[in-house]
Amino acid sequence: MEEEDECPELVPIKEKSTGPTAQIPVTIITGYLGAGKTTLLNYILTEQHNKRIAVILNEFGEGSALEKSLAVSQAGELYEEWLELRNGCLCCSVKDNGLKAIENLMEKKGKFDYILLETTGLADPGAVASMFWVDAELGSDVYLDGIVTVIDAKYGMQHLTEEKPEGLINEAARQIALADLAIINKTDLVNESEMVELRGMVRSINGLGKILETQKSRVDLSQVLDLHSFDTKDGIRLAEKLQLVKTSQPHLDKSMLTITFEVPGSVSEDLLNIFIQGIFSIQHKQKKVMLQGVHELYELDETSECWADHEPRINRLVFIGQRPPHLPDCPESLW
Ligand SMILES: Nc1nc2c(ncn2[C@@H]2O[C@H](COP(=O)(O)OP(=O)(O)OP(=O)(O)O)[C@@H](O)[C@H]2O)c(=O)[nH]1
Ligand SMILES: [Zn+2]
Repeated sequence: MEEEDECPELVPIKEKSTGPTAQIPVTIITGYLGAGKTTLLNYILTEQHNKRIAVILNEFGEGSALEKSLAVSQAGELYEEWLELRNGCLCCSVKDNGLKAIENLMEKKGKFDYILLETTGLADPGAVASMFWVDAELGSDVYLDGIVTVIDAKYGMQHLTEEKPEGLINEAARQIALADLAIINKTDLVNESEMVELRGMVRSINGLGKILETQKSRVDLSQVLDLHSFDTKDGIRLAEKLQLVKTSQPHLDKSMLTITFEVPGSVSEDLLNIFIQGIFSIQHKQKKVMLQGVHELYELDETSECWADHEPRINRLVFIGQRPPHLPDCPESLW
């Protein structure tokens, strides 16, 4: 009889040993756009942990070269790989590229002993997690330690209750459903009754995972790393968890897409009063400025990097948003 091909073989988790053959734990950090994933990643890298951590980040256009330099400068020796996610469909590319990124990292095996993988805000962590399960070769090198979902205290409820077109998944809910640890971040932006409501909502979506509340994603690292969420003896197994994924639509909201704009020159700071994200060259400022926006909130962070004398000053904007209805389904062909 033909096997149901939706049900891949479970890769057995080997006994953990020491030395170069030991499997490397991977923690998936997910969460909706702007929730605080990169903040958590940077926090982990700068805390005391006696680990050599490699990171895999999404690449949203060239802009994340900045995020990269932030992570690297803060952590000293660091091995990083990038998920190339430019314009186009987010959920399709994340799995293939995630696999490639981990394989690339594995060529530097022995130089690190932990991997943190930050997904895009719109990724289905189930799709990323399942690559540990279906790829036997990968399964012998690494194991999935846990899925950590960062939730925006201020906008989380809005993301969770957003009506999606029929048949589409609410990514924010999926990310929480799959979490081994849910971190409700940005508690400084909400009052206690909003927290109670959101906490209740998170608990109703995920009855088993641990829930923590943070500001600036500052969390006790022992609560995040080495969770061993999928070890057979304790807790839910990955296979069971991914049932959630299997029974639902393979694709996330195709009405979302990303578009990168590049504009040479310098801009007036006063004119930046809109929801945007990117790197800017601001008049009279020596350093590159990073702009991050979530809904109507945004921040301008002066970075440590100066514009070089000969470097063309280019403003780069990455928009992530609703696809106009007249665009066809698969954006890859458009760019
Ligand atoms: N007020 C407040 N802002 C925060 C907190 N944590 C993070 N931020 C800010 O929220 C913004 C988004 O944080 P990131 O860590 O980049 O979020 P992200 O989830 O990595 O975002 P994407 O990768 O773009 O999806 C940044 O400007 C952070 O400085 C917090 O606890 N309180
Ligand atoms: Zn897709």
